[in-house]
Amino acid sequence: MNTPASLAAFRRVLDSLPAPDAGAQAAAQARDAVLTKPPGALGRLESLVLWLAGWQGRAIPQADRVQVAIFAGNHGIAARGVSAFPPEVTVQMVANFRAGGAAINQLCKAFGASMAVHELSLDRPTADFTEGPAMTEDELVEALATGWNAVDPEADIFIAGEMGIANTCTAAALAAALFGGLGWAGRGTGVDDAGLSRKAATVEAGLERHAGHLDDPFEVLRRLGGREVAAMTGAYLAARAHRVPVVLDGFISCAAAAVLHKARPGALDHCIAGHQSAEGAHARLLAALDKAPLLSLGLRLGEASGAVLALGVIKGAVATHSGMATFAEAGVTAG
Ligand SMILES: Cc1cc2ncn([C@H]3O[C@H](COP(=O)(O)O)[C@@H](O)[C@H]3O)c2cc1C
Ligand SMILES: O=C(O)c1cccnc1
Repeated sequence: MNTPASLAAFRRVLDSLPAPDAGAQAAAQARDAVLTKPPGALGRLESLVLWLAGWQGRAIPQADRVQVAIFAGNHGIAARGVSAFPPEVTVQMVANFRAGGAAINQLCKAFGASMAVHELSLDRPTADFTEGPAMTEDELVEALATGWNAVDPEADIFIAGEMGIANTCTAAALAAALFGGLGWAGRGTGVDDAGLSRKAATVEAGLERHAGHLDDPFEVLRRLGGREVAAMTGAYLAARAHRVPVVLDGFISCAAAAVLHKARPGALDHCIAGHQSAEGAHARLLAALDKAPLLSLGLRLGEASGAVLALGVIKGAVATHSGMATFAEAGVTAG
């Protein structure tokens, strides 16, 4: 499918989302039933295999070609003191990703994933959303398209990560606008109590500033989001269009995905939650998306780190399903 060229075209993708391949899923289930183990003994690994089989359209799914795309963007609200780190860290970390020195470089190496970095106009932060919309419609479409184009339709699994100082505040504003309620702001990189109050006040001010314009999820993304966040939204939509299964990462990744969930229930059926991060409201956001995390390791990093760690579990699921003998092959008496 060609890259959607307008916001209307991105919206139209949601009108014809592909479903998983029921035949492949049934074949995977039939194989699982005759493998040398008590039925259900591999627990959640078994449903992981069925999920992968359906989206990949393979009775025996694979987890060899795993694609990690890291999106980086800067945020106008960073000037409001909502992060423990200054905004120049975003571009510095992009250099670190390219030099191979970040946590995510080591995790991609350890779990055999490819990794690419996409920086989105780092010298041009979004507008401060307490003063006006974070992005114009053109800027939003450009960011969505960057994410869309980053996805390899042939990948076995796609994972998006992000780098953008202040983006836990952006994600909190998105979650608050999409799901309502208070308390979405958390400590991010480790802000103190005063910083946390500034974050909560920034989210409140954003909601107030854009009140009356927050019914449409893509408009929420334009007004309160960020370029790297919108790129993740675009990437998750492209993955669905190409039927590539996705592992979600932390709070920011889930906020980006939530835009699609609100725009079209079921739009995230191709996604699983890699982990629950230590960001205070991530558990609540996962519950709103009806996703159960695979891991909960107290991570508060982003960069796709939790999703890539979850690959260990997913690769285990694929290895058992593809490699185990059946009762007949092994001469083991079935129950
Ligand atoms: C050195 C460094 C590396 C990072 N890698 C990811 N993040 C994470 O922290 C940021 C979000 O937290 P906040 O909203 O508090 O700024 C994002 O860039 C996220 O990817 C990092 C943050 C820092 C400082
Ligand atoms: O949940 C996350 O992904 C997260 C939490 C804190 C800082 N950066 C990312």
